[in-house]
Amino acid sequence: MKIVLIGYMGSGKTAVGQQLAEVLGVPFLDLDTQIEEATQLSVSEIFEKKGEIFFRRKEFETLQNLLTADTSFVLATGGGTPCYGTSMQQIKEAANTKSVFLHASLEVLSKRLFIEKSKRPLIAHLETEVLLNDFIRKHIFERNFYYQQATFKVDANNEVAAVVAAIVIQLF
Ligand SMILES: Nc1ncnc2c1ncn2[C@@H]1O[C@H](COP(=O)(O)OP(=O)(O)OP(=O)(O)O)[C@@H](O)[C@H]1O
Ligand SMILES: O=C(O)C1=C[C@@H](O)[C@@H](O)[C@H](O)C1
Ligand SMILES: [Mg+2]
Repeated sequence: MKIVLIGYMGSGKTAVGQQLAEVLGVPFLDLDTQIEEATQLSVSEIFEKKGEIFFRRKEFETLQNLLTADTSFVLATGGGTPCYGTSMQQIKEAANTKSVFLHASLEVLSKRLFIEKSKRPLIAHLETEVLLNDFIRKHIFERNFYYQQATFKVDANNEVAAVVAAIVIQLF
């Protein structure tokens, strides 16, 4: 079984995915980390030196390779992964694969992301919490169309990632 976590930046895909994989005893994979390892660059460096389109291509290729591999895992995608090209369709059609949309409120996302926005090139330039909040609100509006196509949707507002992981486990 492949479990693919999708959702906005800061929804906890990486944090919850690690906990989930540990409890289920399957490998944890993070798409951003896989791309960083393959390119030997951080996500921020890829955006800066190679551009976003290069990153989106790598993201798509890496996702495809993982979805067609004959292994079980929990995969934390990047916040934009399902929102480009045919990626969401591929996640939906992949064999033995279920996707989970981690849904957190605008307030929770803004709070989590303001503290660590420097790691995320799409929001690193937003100086104030008000600007960040406004950006996230519009961005989520565009992206929800894709996130909503997940097999399951889970409330990811709880402040303890292990609690969210426990909610996800009940789905399987
Ligand atoms: N349920 C949670 N409770 C408290 N903090 C959380 C929770 N989930 C995630 N966090 C924290 O919020 C921050 C962002 O979480 P995380 O990196 O897991 O998000 P993400 O969905 O993987 O984002 P991205 O799409 O950018 O990779 C981290 O500091 C993480 O520890
Ligand atoms: O939401 C997004 O588009 C992104 C989220 C991160 O996980 C990284 O994949 C990158 O910073 C882009
Ligand atoms: Mg992540």
